[in-house]
Amino acid sequence: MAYYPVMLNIEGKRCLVVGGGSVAHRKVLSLLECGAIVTVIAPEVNESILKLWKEARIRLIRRNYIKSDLAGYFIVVAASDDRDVNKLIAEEAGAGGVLVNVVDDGELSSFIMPSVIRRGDLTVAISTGGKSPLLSKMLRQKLEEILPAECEELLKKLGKARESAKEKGLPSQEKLKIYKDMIEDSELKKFFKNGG
Ligand SMILES: C[C@@]1(CC(=O)O)c2cc3[nH]c(cc4nc(cc5[nH]c(cc(n2)[C@H]1CCC(=O)O)[C@@](C)(CC(=O)O)[C@@H]5CCC(=O)O)C(CC(=O)O)=C4CCC(=O)O)c(CCC(=O)O)c3CC(=O)O
Ligand SMILES: NC(=O)C1=CN([C@@H]2O[C@H](COP(=O)(O)OP(=O)(O)OC[C@H]3O[C@@H](n4cnc5c(N)ncnc54)[C@H](O)[C@@H]3O)[C@@H](O)[C@H]2O)C=CC1
Repeated sequence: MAYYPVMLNIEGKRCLVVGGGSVAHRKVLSLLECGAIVTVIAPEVNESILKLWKEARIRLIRRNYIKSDLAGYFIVVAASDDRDVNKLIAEEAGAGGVLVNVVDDGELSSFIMPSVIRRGDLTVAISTGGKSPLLSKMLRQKLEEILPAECEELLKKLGKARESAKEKGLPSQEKLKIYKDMIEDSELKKFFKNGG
């Protein structure tokens, strides 16, 4: 089965993470990074999650997940260490049309999370379709090393050039030449020529 890759806008959307261990913490951070409003439900939470709550960055409900807790959320992440609870959440999410990521079962998930590199508005996402998260992570680390820092600045400039070319209503070929020239004249020239 092939996963369908998308870039989801979750800014201001309510997202629920069930579980309070290190995996839950990683998922909470990635949701917060994208502007989600995050609630955590778990009887026990680790220090890192407690800190986020003390900083008022998340809402925290300290008890077990109970039926229908996920109603009204855009996304739910089932990150408890109880397989049955995670399964129940997946079933409820399926029935209620809520997007669900089950950390111990890709098959039950409506989406899985990739390894991510960010350079400003540039996002590189790597997934192995759940086959090897470790390989995703190692590829992410390697690509982070070789991806030129200049990407971020260049992308800002390309974004502006694209806006202004669109406003001027330039023909496609002309627009494309402007963008190509900007990339060719940038520090990224070497990277595209010989990979670094
Ligand atoms: C299917 C998926 C579901 C999902 O979580 O969305 C999933 C599932 C599982 N992960 C497990 C293990 C590990 N996960 C990591 C790390 C990450 N896992 C992430 C994603 C995903 N993990 C999704 C598929 C991603 C893909 O397609 O490649 C990353 C990329 C993103 C993120 O978590 O946000 C993040 C790296 C972020 C980064 O640093 O770049 C490490 C390495 C480490 O922790 O150092 C290990 C140990 C090594 C290993 O097992 O490979 C286990 C077994 C648990 C057990 O054995 O008990 C399961 C359950 C199962 O496989 O059934
Ligand atoms: N997707 C991924 O990247 C990875 C997934 N895993 C899987 O993730 C699961 C969680 O891992 P950790 O965070 O290390 O576990 P952990 O043991 O540190 O934390 C488990 C959390 O679940 C909570 N919990 C248990 N029952 C609950 C319930 N009924 N309702 C709400 N919360 C409940 C506990 O209070 C605790 O906060 C593991 O079962 C493991 O299989 C592990 C590594 C990576």
